[in-house]
Amino acid sequence: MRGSIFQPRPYLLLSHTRLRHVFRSFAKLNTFDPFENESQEGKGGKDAEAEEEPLYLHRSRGQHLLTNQRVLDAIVGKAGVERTDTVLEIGPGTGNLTLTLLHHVRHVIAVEIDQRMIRALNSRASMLGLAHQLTVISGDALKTQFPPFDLCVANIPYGISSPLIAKLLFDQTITPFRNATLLLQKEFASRLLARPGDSAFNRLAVNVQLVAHVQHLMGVSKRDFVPCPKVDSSLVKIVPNSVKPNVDLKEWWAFTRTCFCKKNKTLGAIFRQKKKVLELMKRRSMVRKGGNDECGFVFEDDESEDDGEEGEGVEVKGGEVSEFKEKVLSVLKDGGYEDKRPSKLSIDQFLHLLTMFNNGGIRFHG
Ligand SMILES: C[S@@+](CC[C@H](N)C(=O)[O-])C[C@H]1O[C@@H](n2cnc3c(N)ncnc32)[C@H](O)[C@@H]1O
Repeated sequence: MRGSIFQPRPYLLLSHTRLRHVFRSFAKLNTFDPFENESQEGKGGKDAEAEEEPLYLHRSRGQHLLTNQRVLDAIVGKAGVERTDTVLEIGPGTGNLTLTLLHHVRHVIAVEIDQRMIRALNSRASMLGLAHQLTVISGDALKTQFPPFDLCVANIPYGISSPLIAKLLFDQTITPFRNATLLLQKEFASRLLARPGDSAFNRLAVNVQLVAHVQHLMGVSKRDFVPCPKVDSSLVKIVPNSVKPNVDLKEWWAFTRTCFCKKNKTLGAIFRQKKKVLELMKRRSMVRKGGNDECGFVFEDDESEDDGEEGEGVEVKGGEVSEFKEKVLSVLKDGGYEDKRPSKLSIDQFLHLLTMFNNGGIRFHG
């Protein structure tokens, strides 16, 4: 099929011819041609079948293949891989990055959700004699238990960026690893890299930077992908801190969710809301009754603005509630945080404020 490789939503169509072109465009891998047999054997049998069977790429699964070999080499170079490394790759697709990695490391564990991609990947690895270095796990990376690995290097589906990073950094079942080099949507990467005071500084940045150092490695143009996405990308390296923060992560998680529910309001305005005061009071009585353990480590990378909520701006009256509200506000005043906006606080200031709340008997997670 010639002309546009795209079909209207929901499918993007990558023709067999185009796929062949994509595979052949790898300078380093140009000894490999998955369609070689086809040209040699003519159009009969299996190959003719393949010719008629285009590979549909699903936008909903973030199937944008990185096809610029210079960029693929740069990713592997900047990831700091060593010969003895086992690398975890999320979303290998047809294997463009995987094959580049396999030339430099001992082993790649690739987690892929799409069976058609797995077939293409396995076939390419076998044809290059690299299959013994590759383990493919079929499934959703968010639901898969990752085996131990040294590094994570991946051009991930952008739709799972937040939960995947949360999993890598906060899932206690993952064995410590050196770093994760991930290709991310440029705007998402900016939020991850934002510092206090930057307009993009939000809960995602606070939570990630509590436990890791994030570094920008390079920009990648949308033109380096097939099909071309609407957005440019950035390669970032996330290096987990060797020293774990001295904080209850579930408590921290719930606290930052509260602080960033209205990023541009002052903490005084946020904690004055009737809804927030009542929530914290409810939490206190649950803690007294033995607590509640539900807490999913899932990032909302933008604050969940809950404008128009019940009680906003309403002066809370009456005994216990107003007493509790005063207690909350006095913690903010004592720490000098009442007039501060969450987007301007450093991680240390958040940790300090949380300690002050907890010392005052105010908890955010049961
Ligand atoms: C952006 S493509 C990257 C392909 C390849 N790494 C490359 O650079 O050419 C993302 C890949 O992730 C896969 N994928 C999407 N959602 C996934 C999930 N939840 N778990 C594992 N793989 C997923 C898609 O099928 C696709 O192959």
